[in-house]
Amino acid sequence: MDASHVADDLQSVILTEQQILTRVGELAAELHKNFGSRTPVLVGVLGGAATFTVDLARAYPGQVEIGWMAVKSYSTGNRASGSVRLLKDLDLDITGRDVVIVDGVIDTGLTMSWLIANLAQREPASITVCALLRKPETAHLEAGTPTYIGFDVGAGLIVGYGLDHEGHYRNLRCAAVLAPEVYAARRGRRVVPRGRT
Ligand SMILES: O=P(O)(O)OC[C@H]1O[C@H](OP(=O)(O)OP(=O)(O)O)[C@H](O)[C@@H]1O
Ligand SMILES: Nc1nc2[nH]cnc2c(=O)[nH]1
Repeated sequence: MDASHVADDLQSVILTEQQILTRVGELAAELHKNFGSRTPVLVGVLGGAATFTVDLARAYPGQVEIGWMAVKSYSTGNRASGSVRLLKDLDLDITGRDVVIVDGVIDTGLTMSWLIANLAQREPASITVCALLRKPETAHLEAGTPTYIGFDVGAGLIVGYGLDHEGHYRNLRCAAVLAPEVYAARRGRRVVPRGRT
């Protein structure tokens, strides 16, 4: 879906579909260069990484397996004080496998840190992180884990290409910063985004 019918809800489009797909192709090639003939397991984090995971797998110039996890994070703005709950576990055995955790965005890093720790307990051969977007606060958070990042972005709430605001905008092909007045509705009042009835 293009963004024209929700244009009033968006402050700015930061990445076009073409920019995203070009970068996804580069990430797939970089990962393949790293894994060579081995077959990694892409673990997509639902629901924000659904689009990214599928596109990454389709761009990957070799064999991959795909699994899914869903988690709910309760972040209080920093990694130390939040918590994460598992909503849906992987249905693949990753013992001895090369695992790539694929997420749409790393913000506080709470979700990714929890996923790394959780999956490490299952004794994979390796864990790699691949996120399409990384927010400014988290530039240092994945130390020790090989990390592939699509784009470093600003602090605004980003929607589109799988990322949502209260369930909306996931099907936008671009990535955009949500307008502040729509974003403000996240805290407190339940407000229907403009242009929606
Ligand atoms: O680095 P963090 O601060 O932990 O935030 C990152 C998480 O936030 C988003 O998911 P969200 O909680 O919005 O749920 P969703 O996947 O259902 O969109 C995103 O897909 C990450 O999983
Ligand atoms: N949709 C969305 N979810 C997030 N979770 C943490 N940061 C973001 C963001 O920018 N957009």
